[in-house]
Amino acid sequence: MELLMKDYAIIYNPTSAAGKTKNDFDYACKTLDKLQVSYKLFQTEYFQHAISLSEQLAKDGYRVIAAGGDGTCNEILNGVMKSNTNELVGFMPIGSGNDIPGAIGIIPDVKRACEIIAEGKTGKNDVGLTINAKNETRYFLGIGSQGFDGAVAGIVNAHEKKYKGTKNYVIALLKTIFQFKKRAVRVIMENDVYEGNPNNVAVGNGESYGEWMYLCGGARIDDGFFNISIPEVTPLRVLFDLKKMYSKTVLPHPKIKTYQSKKVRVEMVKKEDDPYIGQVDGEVIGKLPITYECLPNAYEFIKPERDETIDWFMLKHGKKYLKHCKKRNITPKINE
Ligand SMILES: Nc1ncnc2c1ncn2[C@@H]1O[C@H](COP(=O)(O)OP(=O)(O)OP(=O)(O)O)[C@@H](O)[C@H]1O
Repeated sequence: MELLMKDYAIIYNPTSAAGKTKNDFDYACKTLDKLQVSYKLFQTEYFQHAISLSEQLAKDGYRVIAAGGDGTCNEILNGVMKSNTNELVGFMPIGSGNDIPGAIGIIPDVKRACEIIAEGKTGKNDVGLTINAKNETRYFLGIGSQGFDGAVAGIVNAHEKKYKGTKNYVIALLKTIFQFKKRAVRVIMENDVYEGNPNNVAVGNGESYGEWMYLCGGARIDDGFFNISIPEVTPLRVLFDLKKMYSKTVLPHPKIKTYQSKKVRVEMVKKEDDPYIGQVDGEVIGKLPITYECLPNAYEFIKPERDETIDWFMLKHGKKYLKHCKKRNITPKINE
């Protein structure tokens, strides 16, 4: 049993990134071997398998590592939190979206992710808790959103057997742009109430989603609050502004309302409207109403000592981002 307590269980999703991660995963295993990390491998066999698998493995005394994309990371967070064991959780970013490892400071680099596991440093972070209309709960680390994103995620999930990876996402995005109709929603926060016809309501525990789109730029995963962004622009306009999200220069925006709150409830205003669909960390969680609660320092993760995504982001977008911050008098998020 003592040996087991020291072991990592790595749960690999072979379908992540449309099944193109085998080489990355083999490389990760070789790197972990070189670093003399003791681990056992497990593979997911069906949708959401990682939830029950990680719950059981945590109960068996393993520290659990997700090897996959954001969906796999989210499932493992949920499984381990359900286990009530407080076993450590870590992430190996080898999916099509790796914003969840990024939310706790892990850059999308397999070698570095292995080193972080070997170094074994840990730290607590805020976790978001959602409750949907059926009273089902789901934890998340990144962004929870409803409206346009939820509709895209719904089509992506429904088409998963037909199309793979980026092709599936692009088809879903185009379909949604032409089909999506804005509806009236109410967003009840601690100190504010929003009512309007936004195309999206994004509740950010982390800053980014969908492969580094910083719609909730400025959100901190250690402040006990969500940063909420509510874009009132058309879905087509979102496409034009997409580029700005990558360089964290989309906010402030005259047509994106922003707030901070520990608790958020998003509901439809008109009973006759088809409710918006919600998603967290890329996984569909059901229709509105959905409530969100930020649980401060709720879980301990295997993570680097400092947020390594900051320097990584600055290398790619630093010049543009700093210029934007200076012009708008925003304090930039940089490592000193
Ligand atoms: N063997 C399997 N067969 C089918 N689906 C699976 C299998 N294993 C895991 N899944 C599902 O795959 C989905 C996506 O996983 P993951 O996030 O790791 O991949 P991804 O391609 O990076 O996607 P994204 O980053 O967009 O969430 C999850 O909903 C998960 O439940």
